[in-house]
Amino acid sequence: MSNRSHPLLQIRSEIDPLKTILLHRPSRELEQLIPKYLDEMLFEDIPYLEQMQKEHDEFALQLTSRGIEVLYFENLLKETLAQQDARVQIVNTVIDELHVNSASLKEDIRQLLLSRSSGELAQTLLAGLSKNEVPHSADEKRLSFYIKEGFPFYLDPLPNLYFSRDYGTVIGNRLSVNTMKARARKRESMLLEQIARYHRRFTSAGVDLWHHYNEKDSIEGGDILILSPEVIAIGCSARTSPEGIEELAERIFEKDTGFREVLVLQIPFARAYMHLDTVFTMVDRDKFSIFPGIAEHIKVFSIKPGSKGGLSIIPRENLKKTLSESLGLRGIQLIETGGGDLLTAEREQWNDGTNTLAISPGCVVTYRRNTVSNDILRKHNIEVVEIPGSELVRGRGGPRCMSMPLYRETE
Ligand SMILES: NC(=O)NCCC[C@H](N)C(=O)O
Repeated sequence: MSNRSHPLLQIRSEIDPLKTILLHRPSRELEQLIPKYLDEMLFEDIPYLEQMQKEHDEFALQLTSRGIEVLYFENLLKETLAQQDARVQIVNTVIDELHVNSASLKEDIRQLLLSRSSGELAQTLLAGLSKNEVPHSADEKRLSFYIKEGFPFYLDPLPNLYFSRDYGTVIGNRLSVNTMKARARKRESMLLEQIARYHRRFTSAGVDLWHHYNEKDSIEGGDILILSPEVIAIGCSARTSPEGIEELAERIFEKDTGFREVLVLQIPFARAYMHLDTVFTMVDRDKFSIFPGIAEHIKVFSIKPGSKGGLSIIPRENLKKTLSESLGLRGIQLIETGGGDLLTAEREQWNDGTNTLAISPGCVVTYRRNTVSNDILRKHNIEVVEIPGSELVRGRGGPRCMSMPLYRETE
């Protein structure tokens, strides 16, 4: 346990000094990727795990060496599973949500999971359970013993778990456990919700939730940017639905949290820009990095509390002007990644050149490989902390995607 003297959760901006962050160090779940199922698993390629872990450790080191406390998802899960009530609840939920009908098979899997130690069970819940691992009795073999051609897992692996940005978002002092769009990522938020419900670090801080993992309309954290203590931007994207945004906005406005406006930035629904933070991130009080190929395609809407208790939604014309007005700034700078050359910009955007993680105003973490975009940021007086990303990038996410800030200091 740390000597924290502040509450566990507090995020009122994208850029305030970062104090505590949740990461997941890529692990065995990446070794369950096979070419046939890459699309379903939301990957284009299979990373080299050992190298990926080195890169991730470098990322974590850049944070810890600046005094930022790093919590690891797998440790929190393991500690949660050490509590008997949590363990039974988590295994029951996993079994209820299995894509398996047979009651006897479900029971076999339940018993197998419950027989594992907390550490092994945590690994299984992340790396998945392959059909080969479920024992067959000598005289009653299942068909999966003979037929190996189909999907190899009863419990899918979670190779996207290292993108901790997406399954949870701290807004003010509460946590939104996000409803993921794709089946491949749904268990990520279920597990986060169980950690928030049972882990002493969360229970002792009395953490409340804005949103639960299994709601109807999808919303993912890569689309949520807390621009200021009053304004939140939410991307409407291939992953985040208009209904999910409205629902969250209503809940936020209902509480007296200081947030008074949600700016909706609708981006084209495409793989290369699956979330708003793949094309637009905040790097300083009045500066944003943006992928130039997208600026003219973004549609902007302002949502405020309506006079009769609902929402007032107003289409806005111009991103830059809307941002300055909403943030109460004279002007803002949109820094185009790729340095004005669209080919470079597209290549670097694909490698997450626009996906910056701010650790304090004007200081961001980025991948070293995006040399042109990093230089442009520096030319705009942004301090750039570079990390390697040859393997990490293969899951299509950068430093912001790989991190869930839990606490930022406010001035
Ligand atoms: N915020 C982000 O853009 N996260 C990256 C998520 C990448 C992951 N392979 C996915 O498709 O969900």
